Amino acid sequence: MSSSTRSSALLVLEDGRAFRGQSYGAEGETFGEAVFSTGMTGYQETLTDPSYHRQVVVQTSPHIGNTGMNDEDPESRRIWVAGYVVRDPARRTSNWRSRIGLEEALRADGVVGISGIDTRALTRHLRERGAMRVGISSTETDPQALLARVLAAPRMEGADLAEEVSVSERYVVPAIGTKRFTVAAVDLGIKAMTPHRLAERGVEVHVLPATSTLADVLAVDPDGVFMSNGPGDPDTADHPVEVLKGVLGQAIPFFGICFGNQVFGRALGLRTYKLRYGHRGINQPVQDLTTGKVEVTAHNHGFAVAWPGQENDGADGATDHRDRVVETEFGRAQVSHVCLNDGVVEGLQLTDGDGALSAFSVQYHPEAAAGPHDAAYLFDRFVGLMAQRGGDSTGTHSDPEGAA
Ligand SMILES: NC(=O)CC[C@H](N)C(=O)O
Repeated sequence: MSSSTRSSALLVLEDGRAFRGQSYGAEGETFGEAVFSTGMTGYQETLTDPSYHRQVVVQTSPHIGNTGMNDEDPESRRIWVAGYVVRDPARRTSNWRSRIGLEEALRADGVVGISGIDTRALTRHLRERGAMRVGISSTETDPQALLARVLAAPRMEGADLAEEVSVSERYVVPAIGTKRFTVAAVDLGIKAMTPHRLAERGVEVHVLPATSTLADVLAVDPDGVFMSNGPGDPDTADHPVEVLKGVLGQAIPFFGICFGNQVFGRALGLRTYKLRYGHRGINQPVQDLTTGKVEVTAHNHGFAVAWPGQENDGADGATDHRDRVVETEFGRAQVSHVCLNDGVVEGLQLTDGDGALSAFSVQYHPEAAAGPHDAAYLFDRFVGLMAQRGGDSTGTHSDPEGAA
């Protein structure tokens, strides 16, 4: 569809700034938190990442949609973004894997979007003023009227959303090749690539609903426990925090990603806070303080773990977290990874009385869907931790029960 045949649409931010463009995707009206993603590729993975639930995603890359949507790359069962903002949608889809066009996919999932606006101006506005509520409408033409509804929409602070995106029934992702370990993975908004990355390493992954109790987790008889990425404010995640405390209390190896990192931080007694505009994209530089190596990584987070003594919640300017330790009831906690752009805590680790690693997590996305594979070593680190703690179980559970 060429832009000249599109109906008009209106975008209004909660501070009153308005943009007029064309309707893109479903017609109608939507509200959410406006955030921007800087990835130049991987829009399908972005759209289907459950962590974007209730967020309106602005793509800074101006031209979006060329490769359509395929059957191989979705990260979950649907498109989760609350709204979608692009400068210049592809007029034609061209890719051998494409099954439907991007706009068709947005319509099929009822996702309201807007195109043809100055996404650079919008991004700069969000960068300076911070992520904020937004409304997009193809039915309202009066910015003041839409603004009133934006101001009535819920904020991301205090939003408890993991249970809204989690599975209701558990399922098993079988190990690829010989099974070595069993992991209980708590789905707080899990992306499909995460169990896949574990399965590739011989792990049978039991994906459990967000409401699962410690008893549900232990019933899997896991060699390790995983907590996933997910939407909403980690300050609301009291239930997963309690479950994780139980896991740490039993010294079961733990690995967390993104929301899972925030839950881990809280279980260790740390606090989380909201970043001004967050990190969303696929080229964020992170340093692993345990090895000194720098990796280029995929991010999608609006909150972060605050280290005691960290003064700058806006995270402007690097905060040096090296050498800082916190003694917790579960062992010694340390910052393991830091973002080199702004000093935000990007990973945590826990060591036991002998100084051996017992649990760890990262704020970013080693599953890299989409994104660079620099951080894949973290899955190896988790598998190594399980091998060290429990011993390799090759051959002991050869029957992949529940694989169907
Ligand atoms: N991808 C995620 O897990 C995001 C975690 C959390 N919702 C945040 O925005 O920080």
